[in-house]
Amino acid sequence: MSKQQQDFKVNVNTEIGRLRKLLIHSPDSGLGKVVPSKAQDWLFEDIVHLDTIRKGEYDYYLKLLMYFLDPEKIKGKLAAIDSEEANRNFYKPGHKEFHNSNSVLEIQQLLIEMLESESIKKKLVSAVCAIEGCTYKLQLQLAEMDPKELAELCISGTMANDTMIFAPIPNLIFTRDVGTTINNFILLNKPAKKARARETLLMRYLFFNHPVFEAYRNNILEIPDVTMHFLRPGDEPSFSTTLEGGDVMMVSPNHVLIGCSERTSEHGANEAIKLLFEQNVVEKVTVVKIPAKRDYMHLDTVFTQVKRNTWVILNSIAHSPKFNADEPINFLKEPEKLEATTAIQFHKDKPGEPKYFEHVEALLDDISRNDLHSTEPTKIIYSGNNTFPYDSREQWTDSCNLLALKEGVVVGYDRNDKTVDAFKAEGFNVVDVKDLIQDLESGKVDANTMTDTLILMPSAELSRARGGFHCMSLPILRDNL
Ligand SMILES: NC(=O)NCCC[C@H](N)C(=O)O
Repeated sequence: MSKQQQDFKVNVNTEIGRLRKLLIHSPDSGLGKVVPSKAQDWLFEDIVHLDTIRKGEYDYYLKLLMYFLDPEKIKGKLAAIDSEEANRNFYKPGHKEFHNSNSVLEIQQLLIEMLESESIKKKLVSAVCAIEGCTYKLQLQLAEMDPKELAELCISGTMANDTMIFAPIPNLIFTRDVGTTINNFILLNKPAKKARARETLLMRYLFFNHPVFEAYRNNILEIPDVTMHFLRPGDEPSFSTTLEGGDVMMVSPNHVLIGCSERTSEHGANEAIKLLFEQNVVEKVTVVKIPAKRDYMHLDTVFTQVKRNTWVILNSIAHSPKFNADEPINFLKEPEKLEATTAIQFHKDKPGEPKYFEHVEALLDDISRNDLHSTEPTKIIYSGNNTFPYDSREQWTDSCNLLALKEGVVVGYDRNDKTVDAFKAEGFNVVDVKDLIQDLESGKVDANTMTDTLILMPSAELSRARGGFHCMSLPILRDNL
């Protein structure tokens, strides 16, 4: 076993313990190929400008992650990394000057490494060609490609000569959705959307074949289809088992939240719960049912955790809608079923006796106080400072989708002004990532001692893809709280 394999640990038991290792994917050339007529099918709200999304936005995220997770790769070298002569090579998977961090793991780089094995290469090429409907001759041609080119092709859909042979998978930047680390297990997703199918295939191959995950092969959980799904005529969505990682949150060592949403079906949640209980991964799973609509998409688009006792949430999800008896209209029309949210908790040792929470906020308070033993009152920061129409506008641009680098230090978009005000009102420092990076480089600020801070990231292009930094991260290792 190599040194890299020996040192490789998989373990996440909260949403906010100090982040030590994660999987990411930087915007690849496929994002620059999204055309207006396909943007919606490929789950983007608009086309994006590739150069800006890379240099003006995502590169700052990469640098920030490096200062927190792998400072040796960046500290003292920032000017050289960002110099014109360096040509962004630090950021390019497969390049000899690529950062190659063992903490900030780039999926494309892991794919290149995995494809060094001829037998895996043949299998993956066959699988990709099968789902993309390639000709047999093309399949033979791809099997001869070198690992770097092939990895790029599998992700971007484009050959080195710029010929597109199948669609890109631009949503791979949202690594959260392809799987979730639950203690030392990895729960793979089963995507609801066709546009995300190849991502899942690539990740399945990586987790089962890349040497760094070797010690964890028996800890990979895959969700099966239920017989009812493939025996029923037509495409009956109510029996499909789908689950996407943005709906799964590891909130405390024994407790997982699963959202039932536009993307995760009730059957998907059901199969995941059975797997988690049968394999003794956790004792409690709470299913949070949110409205199945594009605005919300996944659980992590409506709330994320900031500190043991602090959460950011969209108020309409936090509480069940109140019945207003003063308005005759409320007696006349059917209740809006779609808007209701519920939280139902299942315990491994009490089958058939679920516990119901009055609303989502009560669940979050329970997690803070009882699971995480917070002694402070639970604080809720609302999207848009709980003011209409900023609440829903800012939720749409991921005000609730924050990534915790450590307890209290979270990363979010710079465009959600009212939510930023709400953070300030709760005593958080708010810093612009560009200033912070200068201060981390000069030593004026130390990542180890930072507390209660919201780090603001440039977001004009990234937010068109409809995901924030929680979505753009798949934590593999966090410290215990
Ligand atoms: N966890 C997340 O909410 N991920 C964001 C996914 C955005 C992507 N464009 C999608 O619609 O699937």
